[in-house]
Formats: sequence, C-alpha cells, structure tokens
Amino acid sequence: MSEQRVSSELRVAIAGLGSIGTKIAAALDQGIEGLTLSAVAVRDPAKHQAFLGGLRRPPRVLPIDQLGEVADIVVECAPSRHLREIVEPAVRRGKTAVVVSVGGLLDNFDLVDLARANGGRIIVPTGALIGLDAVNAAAIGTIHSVKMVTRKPIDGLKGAPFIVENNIDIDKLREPLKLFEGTAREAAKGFPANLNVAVALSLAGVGPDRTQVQIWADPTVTRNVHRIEVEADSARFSMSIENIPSENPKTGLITALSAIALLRKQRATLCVGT
Ligand SMILES: NC(=O)C1=CN([C@@H]2O[C@H](COP(=O)(O)OP(=O)(O)OC[C@H]3O[C@@H](n4cnc5c(N)ncnc54)[C@H](OP(=O)(O)O)[C@@H]3O)[C@@H](O)[C@H]2O)C=CC1
Ligand SMILES: O=C([O-])CC(=O)C(=O)O
Repeated sequence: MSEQRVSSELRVAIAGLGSIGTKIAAALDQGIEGLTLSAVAVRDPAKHQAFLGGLRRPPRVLPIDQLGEVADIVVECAPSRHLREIVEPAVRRGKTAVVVSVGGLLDNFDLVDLARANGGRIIVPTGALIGLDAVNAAAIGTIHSVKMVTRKPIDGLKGAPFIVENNIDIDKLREPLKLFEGTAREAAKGFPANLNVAVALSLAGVGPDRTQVQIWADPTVTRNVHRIEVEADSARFSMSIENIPSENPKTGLITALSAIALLRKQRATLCVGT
C-alpha cells in the first residue's frame, strides 16, 4: 500500500471502536491540532456503520493488522488478545503504537525490542490511573516501594479469570471482599480486563514483580477507585482516583480522555506535565 503523503499532519488509526475507541475517534474527527483520523479496525463493520457515517470525515475501515500501513500513530483499544496483531505491524514499520490494553504488554514485551530495532515507539497513557508523571520522576531516583489498592463495584469485576477459576461468588456480596493481593504481574493474569492500571503503574515505576496490588470487590462503591502509595528517596506520595464507569463498567470514563490528552500533546505547542 502506498505511503505517499500529501500533508504534514500525523495520521492516527484506531483499533477497536468500543467505549474508548469511539471517544478517541470522535475527538479526532472534531479536530486535534496536527492530527487526522486515517483508519479504524472493527470486528463487525455493520455494527459501526451509523457511528462512522456520522463523522465529518469518515475514516477507512481496514483489517486490524493493516492500520500501521496508513497511520503514523496506531491507537490500540481492542481486547488485549489482539494487542500483538495491532502493535507488531505498526512498530515494525517504525510507527508509534499507543497501547491502552497495557496488561497484555507483559506477555508481549519483545514488542518493545522490536520497536527499538525499527525506530518505532510504544506509548502507554496514564489511562484510568493518576500520578504516573510523579512515578516516572521518582523512578529517575530510587523508589523503595509502590502499592496500589483497587476497589471496584461488582459489575467492574464480573467474569475476571481469577474470580471464575477460584469459584468466587461476588454477586451477592453485601460488604467489601478482598479478592486478591499480589504483584502487578499476577494481577494482570487474574484480571486482564480490569487491572491495566496496575501494569501501567508498574512500568512507570519498579516493574511488575515489585509493584504490590490489592483488589477489592466492593458493593458499597459506584466508581472504580484506585489508590497508589509510593515511597521513594525523592518523595513520599499517595494519590487516589474515583473513576466513573463508562458504558463498559470495567472501564473508567477518564481512560479515553487520557488517550485524547496524550494525542493532543503530539503536536501541541505548549505541553504541561510529563
Ligand atoms: N490502560 C487503562 O487504564 C485502561 C485500559 N482498558 C483496556 O482498554 C481496552 C479497550 O477497552 P474498552 O474500550 O472499554 O473495551 P470495549 O469492550 O468497550 O471495546 C473493545 C472494542 O474492540 C472491538 N474488537 C474486538 N475484537 C476486535 C477485532 N478483532 N478487531 C477490531 N476490533 C475488535 C470490540 O468490538 P465488538 O463490540 O464488536 O466486540 C469493541 O468495540 C481493553 O483491553 C481494556 O481492558 C480499559 C480501561 C482502562
Ligand atoms: O485498569 C483498568 O483496566 C480499568 C480500570 O481500572 C478503570 O477504568 O478504572
């Protein structure tokens, strides 16, 4: 496929038009400085016909592994099992992949080497979390410990492999139940669609085997609540965020906004925050 360019705008392609992807597509269509929406990949094109037809400049619909051919930036926001199909062709071509299903990156970490070898990049937005700028900064020095406690309503955890495999009935809970305590790597395996934030935190800081995570199923909360505590030689900080779930109860509304903010920074004249 031709790579001939007629404009200096960065072309963005989106893989997956769910709770996150549709909001990013709409934002790009409304206009982000220096960026244009070039293509999307969807599972079932018929399902998305009305949404795409409603855009001012409808993008091309391409197979998921072809997005890197028509874009400078490929945004991955599909189920994590598709991460490799989306990211590999992009970074092999020296393109940038914005990865939202960051939990899936741990089992595909060779993609970072592939990107490095080909001049590509993998960028993980802060997503549904808070404070990765401070964690990045602290990691320049020495971080002694990173802990995260997540509390989610029942609907935000239903179907997670850890719950199914351990036969835990969370439907009738009346008070908070600690489901899991362990490393971010273990959390990503047990809760692949619910705890991307733990993996993002770990990659910003001390890695997936030293980042400690607790997960609570909490029928008393209506938001996805994440609290992080960091002890470093430069600072001690704790932060928490209470995410309003999107139409996908596992996904906080702020996740798409975080990716949009990241895209805005690609060509913005004034950038604030690391
Ligand atoms: N980093 C972070 O902080 C966060 C990350 N996430 C992660 O982001 C990802 C997206 O989340 P979200 O938007 O809420 O998920 P959704 O389930 O709302 O959307 C995923 C979309 O991907 C589509 N899809 C499935 N298979 C394919 C395929 N083969 N080709 C193209 N598209 C496909 C689905 O289509 P269909 O509807 O037809 O099945 C769906 O529209 C998830 O992996 C989630 O775990 C979520 C929240 C926070
Ligand atoms: O990390 C995730 O996958 C989702 C999440 O916790 C949130 O949206 O608050």
